[in-house]
Amino acid sequence: MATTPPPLKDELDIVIPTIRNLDFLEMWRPFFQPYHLIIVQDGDPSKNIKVPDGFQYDLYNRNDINKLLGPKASCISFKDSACRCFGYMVSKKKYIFTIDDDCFVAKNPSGQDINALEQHIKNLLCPSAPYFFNTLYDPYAEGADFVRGYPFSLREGVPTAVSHGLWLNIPDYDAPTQLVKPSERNKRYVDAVMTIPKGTLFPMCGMNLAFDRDLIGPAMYFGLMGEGQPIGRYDDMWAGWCVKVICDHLGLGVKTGLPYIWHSKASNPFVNLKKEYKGIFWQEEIIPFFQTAILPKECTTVQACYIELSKQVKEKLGKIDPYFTKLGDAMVTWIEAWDELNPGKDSSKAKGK
Ligand SMILES: O=c1ccn([C@@H]2O[C@H](COP(=O)(O)OP(=O)(O)O[C@H]3OC[C@H](O)[C@H](O)[C@H]3O)[C@@H](O)[C@H]2O)c(=O)[nH]1
Ligand SMILES: [Mn+2]
Repeated sequence: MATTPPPLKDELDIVIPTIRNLDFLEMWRPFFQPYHLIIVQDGDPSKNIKVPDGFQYDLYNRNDINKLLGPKASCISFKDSACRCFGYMVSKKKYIFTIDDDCFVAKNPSGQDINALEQHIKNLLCPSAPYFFNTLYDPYAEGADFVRGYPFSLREGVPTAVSHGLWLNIPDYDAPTQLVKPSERNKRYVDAVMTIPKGTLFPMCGMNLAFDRDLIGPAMYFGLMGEGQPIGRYDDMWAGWCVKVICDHLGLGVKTGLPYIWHSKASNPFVNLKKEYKGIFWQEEIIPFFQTAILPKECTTVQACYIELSKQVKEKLGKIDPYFTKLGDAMVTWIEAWDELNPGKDSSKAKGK
């Protein structure tokens, strides 16, 4: 009897940033094996990363990144999980799922293994509803719908660009919170997927994240972090703020909630504090910048939006610290490199409302 192929089997890449051996894939094998992996090896390129047998993958280390991008490799972070965005750039697929190598299969309240990839695909393949909040959460989910009073003119929704998953066990807390609550574990399984309303930013975590590369890929730059940079662990946050402003402008949706993964490793809060320190006070100025950022209507593609945003970053955040001028330039380099590796693919001509 013919079995149905896994959804988006040939249209989705799984991107994993790593400094470790990838034994964690054994637990994901039933869900991940049919898909192509893009492994971005960070740190020492001479280290040999072991990938369990049976997976089809491409592995890129720092030498490969330098070879492929030449001088433009300067925009890809080194010694920080931000390097994962190279995997988004080099992929040829429509969809990306990215996961950390200390994230495992979680169980739902009925004790079943959660196929996180399947849920992300469901989230991406059905519309978002950013213009009016549906109090019964995802109206497109099985057994749910739009509630009374929800305007019918808005029920078609908009294309979904991002699916942001969550984590059981070790929550993605910042260093101060980790220090104050070292043994706090997330035991709460909330069975909900929500569209993040238009005009609202959110802290995007790169641990368990999927997105439509054709709709929003060029905005998924994880910034300049790690070695040689004054800040770390704001890679996914930076990307999330840029992505949400551009999704709002282009009429695309961002969802958060299911699926959960099991996050197993708490990184060192003291090391994290050093990396995050500047970000903790800079973000008090960065967030108002993104909250008030306006993109001209002439910006109809992600690339155009991103270049415009990079100009505003340099102009408005450059006065906080020269880092933001460097970051603004790196945003341009990223788009140049993206367009070089993905010629003729202007993202997001698809328009929402
Ligand atoms: O220099 C590095 C360090 C780590 N990685 C890979 O990145 C993934 C996350 O690393 P880890 O689980 O050790 O750190 P966390 O603190 O849990 O990561 C969270 O906070 C930082 C980032 O925002 C990250 O996305 C969050 O998940 C893991 O796969 C490491 O192998 C690396 O590539 N380079
Ligand atoms: Mn982790």
